Amino acid sequence: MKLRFSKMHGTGNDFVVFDAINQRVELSAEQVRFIAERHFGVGCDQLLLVERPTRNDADFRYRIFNADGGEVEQCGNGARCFMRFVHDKKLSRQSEIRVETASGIIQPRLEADGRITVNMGTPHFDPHDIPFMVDKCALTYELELEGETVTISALSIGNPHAVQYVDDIDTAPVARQGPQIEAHPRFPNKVNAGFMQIVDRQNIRLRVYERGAGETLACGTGACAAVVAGISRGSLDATVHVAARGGLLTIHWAGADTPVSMTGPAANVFEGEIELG
Ligand SMILES: N[C@@H](CCC[C@H](N)C(=O)O)C(=O)O
Repeated sequence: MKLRFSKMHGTGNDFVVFDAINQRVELSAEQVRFIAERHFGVGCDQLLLVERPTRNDADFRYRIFNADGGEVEQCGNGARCFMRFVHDKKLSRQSEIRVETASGIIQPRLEADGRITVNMGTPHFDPHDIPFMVDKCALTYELELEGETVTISALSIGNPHAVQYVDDIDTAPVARQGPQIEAHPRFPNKVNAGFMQIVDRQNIRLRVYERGAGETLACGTGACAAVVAGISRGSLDATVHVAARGGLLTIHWAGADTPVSMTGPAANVFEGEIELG
C-alpha cells in the first residue's frame, strides 16, 4: 500500500498528515509507530488523519495517533495543521470549519495574518472527566512521585493534563518527572505532564512531556491547560502568550464554562509518499 502524506509542524510539534478522504488509510498501531519513527520511518510526534465526519453538524473528522501508536482524543497544534491542510489541499474553502474529534467539536479559523485560531471547547476539572483518581475536585493536588511530591493542577482539554509551576523552565526536571507523571497510577488513561514558569500575568514559558510521545517542542492542548490552570489559581490574566521551545502560542480563556481559544502558526514542510507492507 502506497500512501501520500504531508509533513507539517505547529510551533515545532511535528505531524505526518494523511488525507483519508481521497485515499484509503487503514493503519495498525505497528504501522503508526513505523511512520513516526525518526530513523527508519518519516518521523513525527503525532500522525493525523483527515476523514469525512460521522455526524451532520461537522465538516470533517480528525483522528490523532501518538508516536507510540495509541489513538488519542485531542491535539491543539495538530488542529491548526489540520486547518492548513484542508485549505492547502482545497478540501474546504471556508475560513472556519467544524471538526469532529473523539472529545467533541473543535472550530479552527484562518486569521488574516495566516495564523490559525482554534476554539478548543470547554476545559473540564471534574476528576471523573480527566480521568484522575481522587476523592473530590480541587484546584491543586499533591502527587507522590519516586522520593518527592509535586503539586499539580489536573484538567482535561479533551485530553488529560497535569500541570505544575516551576521556578525555571530551563532546569525543570522534565526528563526525570515527566515519565513518572505520564504513567502515574492515579491517571488511569495516562496524562500529559506540563511544567510552567510564570514570567508575568500575560506571559509563561512551558515545556510538556507528552503522553505517548515524550517531550515535544510544543503542545497546544498543554498550553491551553497551563493557562487555564494558571488563571484558575489567580496567577494569570485572560489572554496569555505561551513560549514553548518551538515557538509562541496565544491562549485566551474568559473563565468557568467558557471555551478556550488558541492562536498560532501551522506550516507545511514537504509532501511525500510511503510504501507500507
Ligand atoms: N501535541 C498535542 C497533543 C497530542 C496528544 C497528547 N500527546 C495526548 O496523548 O493527549 C497538542 O498540540 O495538543
